[in-house]
Order: sequence, then C-alpha cells, then structure tokens
Amino acid sequence: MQASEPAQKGHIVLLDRINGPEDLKNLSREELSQVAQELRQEIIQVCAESGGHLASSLGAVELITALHHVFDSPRDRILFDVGHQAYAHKILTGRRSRMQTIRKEGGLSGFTKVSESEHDGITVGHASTSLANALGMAFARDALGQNYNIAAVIGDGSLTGGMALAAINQIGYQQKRMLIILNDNEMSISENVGALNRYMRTLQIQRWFQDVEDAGKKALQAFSRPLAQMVSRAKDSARNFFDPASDNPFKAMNVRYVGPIDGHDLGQLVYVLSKLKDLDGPTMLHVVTKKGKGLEYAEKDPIKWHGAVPHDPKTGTAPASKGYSWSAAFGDAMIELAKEDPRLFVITPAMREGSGLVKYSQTHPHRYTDVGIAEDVAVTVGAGMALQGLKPVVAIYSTFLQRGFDQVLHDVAIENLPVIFAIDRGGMVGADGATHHGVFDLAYLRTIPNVSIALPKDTSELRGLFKAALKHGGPVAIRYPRGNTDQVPEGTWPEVQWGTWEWLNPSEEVVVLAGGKALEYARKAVADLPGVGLVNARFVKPLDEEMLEYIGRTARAIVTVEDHQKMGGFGSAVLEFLADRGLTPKVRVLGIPDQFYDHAEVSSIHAQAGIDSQAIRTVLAELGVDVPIEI
Ligand SMILES: CC(=O)c1sc(CCOP(=O)(O)OP(=O)(O)O)c(C)[n+]1Cc1cnc(C)nc1N
Ligand SMILES: [Mg+2]
Repeated sequence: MQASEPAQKGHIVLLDRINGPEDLKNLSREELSQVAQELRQEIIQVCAESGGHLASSLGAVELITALHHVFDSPRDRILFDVGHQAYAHKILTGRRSRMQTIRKEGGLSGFTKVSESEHDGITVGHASTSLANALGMAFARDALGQNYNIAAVIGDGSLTGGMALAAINQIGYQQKRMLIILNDNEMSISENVGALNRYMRTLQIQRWFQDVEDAGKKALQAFSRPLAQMVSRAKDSARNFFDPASDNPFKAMNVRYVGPIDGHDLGQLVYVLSKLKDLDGPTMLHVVTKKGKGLEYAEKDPIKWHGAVPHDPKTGTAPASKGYSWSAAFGDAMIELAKEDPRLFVITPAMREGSGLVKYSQTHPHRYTDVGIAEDVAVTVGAGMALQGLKPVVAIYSTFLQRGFDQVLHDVAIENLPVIFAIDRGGMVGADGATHHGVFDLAYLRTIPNVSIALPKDTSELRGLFKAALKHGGPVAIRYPRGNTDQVPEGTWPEVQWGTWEWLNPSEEVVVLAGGKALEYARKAVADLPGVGLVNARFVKPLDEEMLEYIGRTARAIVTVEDHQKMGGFGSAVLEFLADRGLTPKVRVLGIPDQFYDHAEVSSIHAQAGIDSQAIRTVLAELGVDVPIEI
C-alpha cells in the first residue's frame, strides 16, 4: 500500500486503504500514529451512533495498531480478554464497514467471536479466559510442530479473575512461548481492586526509580568504572529492600516481565513488541494506558463511558435514561434493609454500577465489598460471612453466577447457610449476546438441595422477598430481569408468605403459570380472556405444592412460561411435580429452546424463542381456548 500525505485531523485517509493487517506492515511510525488517530475517530463515531464499549476500546487503540503491525494475524493468534476493548481490532481486520451494526441483531458481536472472523482467536464476553486459551493454543502449536506467535491482551480488571492467575501459574510452569500483554488502566468497570492492582501502581513508581538509577550509573561510570561496579553490587542487594519490582509475582512464577511501558507510545510499543515477539518461553509486557484515551469526557469518567449509550460525540450528552431499573430497586432496598439489619453485608464481583450499588456503597461503605472479577470468591466470601453471623447478599448477574456454581453448592448449600443471591439480568439481556444471557440459572440452582428460588413480579414483591429471605435463612436466589420496574415509596416491605404463588385470574379450566419477566407477557396474553386462569408463580423452588396440586386436579390444561432454557427450568419442575402425583392435565412448556441466541433486542429474542405474549396466545388457541391470535 503506498504511503500518503498525513491527513489533517478529522479526515480519514489511511483507514480507507486498510482492508486487513497486511496493509499495516509497511507503514512508517508516523503513518501508524495517523492510523491510530483515524481509528479513534471511527470508534468515537460508532459508539456515538450505536453505543458500545467506548472507553475500553479507545484505551487499546495504539496497542492494537502496534500488535497488528508487528504480528501476522490470522497466522499469529491475537487474543483479547473479555473482547470488549477490540473495536480497533475489528476495524483493522476487515470489519470496518460493518461497525455500525455492532451489538445489533444480525450485526457484529460486541466482543471477539471465532465465527465472525478468522482474526478473532477466541469467543469471549466473560473475563479472565484469554490466558488459559493462549496456553491451550501453545500446547496445540507445539504438539503439531507448528510455528506461530500467540499474544493475549488482558486488562488489569480481568487479571483479578482467579482463572487468569491460575493460568499464569501454569504458563510459568510450562514455559511455552507466548506473550501476555497486561493492559493496565487501573480500571475494571469501576476502579480496579485487589492487592495485585495496588502492587502494579508501585511498578509505575518503579519507572521513576529506574530512570534515577540509570542516570546515576552513567555519571559514576564516567568517573570510575571500578567504583561504579562496586556501587552496582551494593545497589542490587539494596534493591530487594527498596524496589517493589523485585518481588514481582510474574517473575516469581517464571514469566519474563517487561515494563511498564506507555501503552499509547506507538514507537515504543512497536519496538518492544518486535523485540519480545520471538523470545522463547512466556513473557508479560505490562503496558499502562488510559481508559477513554483521546476523548476528554471519556477520560474524565471512564466508569460512565465503559458502556456508552448513543450520544452526541461532541459533548457526550445523551437523552436521560427513562424509568426505574430493577438494579436501582435492588440497591434502594439494600440501603433501607441495611439500616434495619446490622448483619446485612453486600458483596459484588466487580459490578457495582451494573448491580445498582453505587449509592449503597456510599451509604454503607463498611457493609460492602467488591472482590474483583471473581464470582467464585464472592460466593464463598458470602459463605464465610454467614458462618460467622452476618447476613450476606451476593449481588451478581445470572450469567456470571455460572462462575460460582460449585461455590453455591459446596460452600453455601451443604451447610444451608443464609446467603442471599440477588440475581440481576435473569433472562435474556439483549446487546451483550450469548455470553451474557442469564437463562441457565433456574436449572443449575434448582438441582441444589436447600436452595430456594424466587422471581418477583414488581418492586414491592422484590422487597417482600428479601424481607422473607432474611427470615427464612438458608440459601435464597431472588432473580430479576434487565430493564425497568415500578418505583415504590420508602418503607414498602410487604409480607410474602414463603413458597406461595398468587392467583391473578382465578379461572380453572386452562391456567397459565409464570413468574418474573414471563409474567408480564402472560398478563398481556390473557388480559381479555377471562376464562383463562393466571398465576404469579413467584417461587420456582419450592413450588406452591398445594396450589399446583389443586390446579393439576382441576384444570384440563396448564401453560408454563419462563425467560429461561426450557430444559431444566420452571416448566420442568411443574412436569416433575405432576408426574410424581399422576396428575395428567395437558401441559405446554414455553421456554428458551436448546440453542444460543446472539445479540438482539430482548423483545425480538423472546419472540423468536416463543415465550412472548403472541406465543402464549397461539398456544392457548391450540389448546382450544377461543382467542383472537393477533394482539
Ligand atoms: C464487558 C463486560 O461484561 C465486563 S468488562 C469488565 C471490566 C474489565 O476490566 P479490564 O481491566 O479487564 O478491561 P478495561 O475495560 O479495558 O479496563 C467487567 C467486570 N465486565 C463484566 C464481567 C464480569 N464477570 C465476568 C466473569 N466477566 C465479565 N465480562
Ligand atoms: Mg482495566
């Protein structure tokens, strides 16, 4: 590709001619800097129009440009942990024209995805998986006698995940050739946490230490070499004492550590990556970046601009978000509950904002902790708290609780400990796609003895269930969807009788059973059908056995609806119950079919999956209920 005159700011010149990483190879340092500038403009424009992971992607622009200049993707494998920071990677690997479709139905994934491009080494969305993937690829490369490079980019937040640290332990032990690039911007979604994070700050101070030391060494050598050598020996022994970098955990695990270097200095990045690329064994390059780099309002507030909504790119202004979210309803309830019960303690695995806990963490800072991206740790920390008399609430997305399944079983349920799981994003979540949909939790929780599962229909019931859960003791999962709910006055704490359902439309011939988000669809579906019974099945476990027994004996047909996999969910529980008692009404189970759903609007996914109001009415019609199909 011919070099061209550098473009004035604002004009896209070089990107127009980059259709793949091979077009980066012959660019000069100045041209690479121009490419980075143009990438930044495109990412800003894409996120302004479509929303997306703006701040993370802006912070990784130079790093990704340098990686694709130095390495030879797709022959070399370049992996991104979580994959949310990879917008520049997508643009440079032939997807520039489709960037406006990102996170939309039929469009690009918001993360890297193997089926989307040969340049996407792994399909991700959950954190901390890149290093074990990289090790696996190194095993495969060596076992097959092949020869290519593997580079894994992992953020400082993702490095707080146990899976990443365990992988480094193995990587240092196996000594396979690979490059880990730690993209350290001191941020997870919130400020990053953990001892390793604090240690990495000292490494950045250490650069200052290095510079002073280098200058001193040069001055001394100019004066007397023997003296310089003697001082150098003395310095090395002192170094372990003063220099934090000498207890570098990565070096301790036999991973070569290089850095920290400026993750926005393209010249330095290209130089160092070229030097490290072919070194034997594992190397970690520590780069320091700024989340939101190059966009003033995103640099100033990387938390807000971690996940951008469509906005004015010049000012960062966006229409005020409407409505009161389930997450806010949960956070407000916790603030009040903590005033009532001094034993309450809320734990988040790096999702303070997403779980609606910002205000709670400020109101009750001593009854709150963020354990980092470590859901397994969050659950078992809750178990430890419960063993010693606290009332822990683990605030966790359904999809991320998958990382703590064994901890729920092994550390909480066996001893029937009073840990409450506030499960947010229960059900389909939309733009984050298959890696983030929370549609497996009813099945994986239902099989664990002692665990109760409840689905509030509104904010008042959410609060009533937390109050009942605190009284109930034992492990309780209270699951609610992404999206909005109603707002209730402070002090709303209704009584909810444990394990009971609620008749909403007491008609007995054909009965629809649904809880949580599915109940919204069911209500709409039967609104003008007085002959169809409707039950708020707010407990998945325990079922309301008395009511279900009655319905099983009297109704000719039952329809269950859930925003969850059909297999193993609420409908399965009802079928098991009826079969155990020899009750034989017709049963239709509406749930998510046995497949993954990519990113799309939640309503569209629900319609495709056959659990929305239209689907319910169609089934009712098939069961002989006289319903107008269209609503
Ligand atoms: C997108 C998403 O779901 C993100 S991005 C992110 C912060 C990652 O911080 P890191 O320092 O690695 O990257 P940075 O943004 O460049 O600073 C979190 C916690 N999450 C949620 C999350 C929670 N828990 C798990 C297992 N995976 C994910 N992806
Ligand atoms: Mg980070």
